[in-house]
Amino acid sequence: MTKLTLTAPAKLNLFLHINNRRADGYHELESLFTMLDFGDELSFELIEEDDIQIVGDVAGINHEDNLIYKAAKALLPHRTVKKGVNVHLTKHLPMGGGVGGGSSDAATTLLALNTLWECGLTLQALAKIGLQLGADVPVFIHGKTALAQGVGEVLTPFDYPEKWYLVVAPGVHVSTVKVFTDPDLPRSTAKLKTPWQMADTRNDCEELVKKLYPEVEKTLTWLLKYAPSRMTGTGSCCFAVFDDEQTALRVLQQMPSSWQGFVAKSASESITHKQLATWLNKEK
Ligand SMILES: C[C@](O)(CO)[C@H](O)COP(=O)(O)OP(=O)(O)OC[C@H]1O[C@@H](n2ccc(N)nc2=O)[C@H](O)[C@@H]1O
Ligand SMILES: Nc1ncnc2c1ncn2[C@@H]1O[C@H](COP(=O)(O)OP(=O)(O)OP(=O)(O)O)[C@@H](O)[C@H]1O
Repeated sequence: MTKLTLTAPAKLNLFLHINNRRADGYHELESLFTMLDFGDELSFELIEEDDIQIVGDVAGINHEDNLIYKAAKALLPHRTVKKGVNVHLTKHLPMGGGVGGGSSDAATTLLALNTLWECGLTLQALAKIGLQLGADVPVFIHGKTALAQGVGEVLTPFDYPEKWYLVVAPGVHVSTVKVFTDPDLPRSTAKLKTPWQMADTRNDCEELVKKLYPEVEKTLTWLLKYAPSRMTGTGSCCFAVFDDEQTALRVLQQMPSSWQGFVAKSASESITHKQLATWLNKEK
């Protein structure tokens, strides 16, 4: 039986600028996305029943609301292999934490099933389907460190050194909608003018989220004692950046036990794409 196992990586927004609010409520933004070599694990197996099954760590998510289900369903019209699929999910990424776990699961499902169901869709076509599932799905489909513009869908690959990150989940759930609809969110950061430097950037959601969720402020204050640190996306996860793994791990060991954290390396090419290429080579 054909089985394809892939990692759905975490993403970090190394910065996040909000430039404007559009008439439809969505925000124009500029953000540098990178993917880490750590994430959820998804195993895909084709089955004879014409069904989309999801097993594993799915507690708390209704089957039809699961982004894995939505992604698989969106590919049904494109199948040339008329089989169902069983997806086994092992969740490692905090949910609703700003590391994009749901979007990454969706993108990984689109990439896997495009292969197993022999849909023959290009990355561009998959990204277009993915955008309807979430603003961050296209980044994971293309799988490269990238500067995102527009509402997050205009992506330009960006050369940025690979680094080690300590990611801390403070244990509070931040609602993305709540942050984006808050009147106090700054929405008029000027667009970047090249050449720009990381020192000129920030996360525009950070001050507001720190005010609304004191645990996020506590986390950032703690991380900043050790290394340059920021919040990712609309939170609640925060990251500190290190040049080497050992220093990051040493800080992780000192982290307060009420928080969850992990250390991972950024990858200029997503781990999913590397794994898919290896699998395809073996299948040939
Ligand atoms: C801001 C980021 O966290 C950066 O990584 C993401 O782009 C948000 O991605 P996401 O959670 O997948 O977001 P979506 O499910 O597409 O949108 C959730 C909500 O966020 C707001 N939203 C999202 C993206 C965007 N460019 N402008 C917005 O205003 C909208 O209120 C939307 O209803
Ligand atoms: N497979 C899935 N994994 C995680 N969340 C899922 C999944 N399917 C649906 N969801 C829903 O999507 C919501 C957002 O999940 P996700 O982990 O992507 O948020 P996030 O890390 O804040 O992402 P972002 O930075 O893109 O806002 C969750 O609260 C959950 O209800």
